[in-house]
Amino acid sequence: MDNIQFKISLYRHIIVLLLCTFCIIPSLAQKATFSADEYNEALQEAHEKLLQNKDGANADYIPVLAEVPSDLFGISICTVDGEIYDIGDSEHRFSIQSISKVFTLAMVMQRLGINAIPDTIGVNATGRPFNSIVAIETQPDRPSNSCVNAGAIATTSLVEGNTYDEKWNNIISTFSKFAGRDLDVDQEVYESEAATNNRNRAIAHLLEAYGRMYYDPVEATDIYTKQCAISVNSHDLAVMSATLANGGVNPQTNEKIIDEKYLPHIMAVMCTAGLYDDSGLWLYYVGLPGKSGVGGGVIAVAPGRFGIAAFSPRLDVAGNSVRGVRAIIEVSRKLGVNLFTVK
Ligand SMILES: NC(=O)CC[C@H](N)C(=O)O
Repeated sequence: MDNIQFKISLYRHIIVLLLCTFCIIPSLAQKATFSADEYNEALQEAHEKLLQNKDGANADYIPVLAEVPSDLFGISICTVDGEIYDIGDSEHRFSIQSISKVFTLAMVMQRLGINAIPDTIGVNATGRPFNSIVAIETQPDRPSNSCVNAGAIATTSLVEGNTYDEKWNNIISTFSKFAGRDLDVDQEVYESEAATNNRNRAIAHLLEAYGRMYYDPVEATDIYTKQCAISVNSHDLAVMSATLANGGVNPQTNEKIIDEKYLPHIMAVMCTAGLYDDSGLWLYYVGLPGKSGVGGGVIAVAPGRFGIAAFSPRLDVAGNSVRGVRAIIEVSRKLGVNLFTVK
């Protein structure tokens, strides 16, 4: 091969390599990032499509939740680069409720390690409503999963701290780091639930009887109730879930809150019971780890891409926000971020 031929062949190889790197291989894989227009369009379409949806009803077993205006509807996305996209009532504050369960799980996993969670709480799906007592009676690991009440109260009982105040201060300060601002409690929601939470107290006592409660059951239930009453908006929740999507580093403050190695395990627990007895249905349509709360919030994590949160108070029979779930289905479909997509 003379010098000219060698050079031509070399250039050909370089061109093929460049095409593969920048055109062919990326087009085969899912897109890692989206433009501002793509995010805004996905949010607008979902919001518009669901605005007229009036299905479901506010939670009323916590009396003040029944009084939240049912028509509120907001959606927010926070990318792993810290960009925020909001639509609708994204500034309206509501109680975090069960979405808090993900973040206390993160705290306890950080404290005790990956293997302690199956041993002390459990990671299996319950296939039962979030406040099921039958699940405790029938499942060998009792609390079963941090995403349902029994597992969540057990998880809160394992938060670092020797006293009520130490545990609570740890929770509120870590949640604030996840959100990137100082969060506080909606006192009215807390008092309303604390006055009516006999069922959760019963769950905590039952777990104690099975040796699966790791702190005083009455105090653990009260701390759990307070953590559920932390006041957030969809914007905050998008940042909190983006922190999970970003490997434990808040993409707005750049603060590292949890080690990256724990994220796959937290997300696995979210997949198994994040939407309670409808977790299978959720995963079937969304293909992302998610978590809902009876305050009307829902989050989903698109690992390495973004966190999304939707809020609307009307719930379906499983206790999941009707518009919130559907909005996330729409956005995740439009952007094509289902984790089970082959290419
Ligand atoms: N699913 C939920 O959001 C339930 C949380 C609520 N605080 C309860 O324990 O009943």
